[in-house]
Amino acid sequence: MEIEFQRVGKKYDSGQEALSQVSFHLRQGEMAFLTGHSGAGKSTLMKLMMMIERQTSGQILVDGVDLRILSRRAIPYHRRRVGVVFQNHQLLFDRSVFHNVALPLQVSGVDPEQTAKRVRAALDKVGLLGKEKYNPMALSGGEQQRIGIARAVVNKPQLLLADEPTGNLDPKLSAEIMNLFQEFNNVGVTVLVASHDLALVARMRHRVLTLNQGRMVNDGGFA
Ligand SMILES: Nc1ncnc2c1ncn2[C@@H]1O[C@H](COP(=O)(O)OP(=O)(O)OP(=O)(O)O)[C@@H](O)[C@H]1O
Repeated sequence: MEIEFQRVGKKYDSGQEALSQVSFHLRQGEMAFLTGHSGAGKSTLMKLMMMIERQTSGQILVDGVDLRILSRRAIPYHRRRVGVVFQNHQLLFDRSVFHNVALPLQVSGVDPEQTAKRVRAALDKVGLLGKEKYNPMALSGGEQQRIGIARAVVNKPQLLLADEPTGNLDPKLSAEIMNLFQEFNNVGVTVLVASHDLALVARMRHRVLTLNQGRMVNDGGFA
């Protein structure tokens, strides 16, 4: 998936201007990092890409299509093409690893046989195939984050967004999670990862987008 922001602004109803004149182009199959201080606008930028929030000025083009022209009915279709990973992975602890990963497929009405196949393929990619029957509570922090990643990729998204995916993990586990994103990128998925961890970001040697108080202050250089 290809994303282009053209002078995008987002002002919340509270009057808070979260993004201002943000322009950048994320090419099909590219991997990039998004950095910036707390409150710089990283989450807001990702919410605009998922159409959870709408911009108040400027244009967002996805594969050349202006998101503003999408009808209400087209929004769920757009969201299925975007996988999202959060820091606090938002797992459901009253069901198994398998059922956590299956959730997006059930929402999309995929049949049980196809669901089982795709859930196992996603768990295999993140190295958790043997743990499908476990309760997520019984798994380590790093493994829980992998469940969140499996759930994000089970719909085979064309864009993978991750908001502070390594926030609570130690350096070794953080590096492993970043390598997983790299593997999805290697097979053609466009990837954008928001991270505070500048040392880790620098080691990955990808493009770095930096926000400061809602403005894009650096694009292209390494952190
Ligand atoms: N729903 C909302 N209503 C009003 N203001 C908001 C809302 N969401 C975010 N903001 C404000 O917009 C600004 C950008 O917030 P955002 O969450 O995008 O930053 P961030 O870079 O992701 O921060 P963090 O690293 O702390 O998650 C902040 O000033 C925040 O308080």
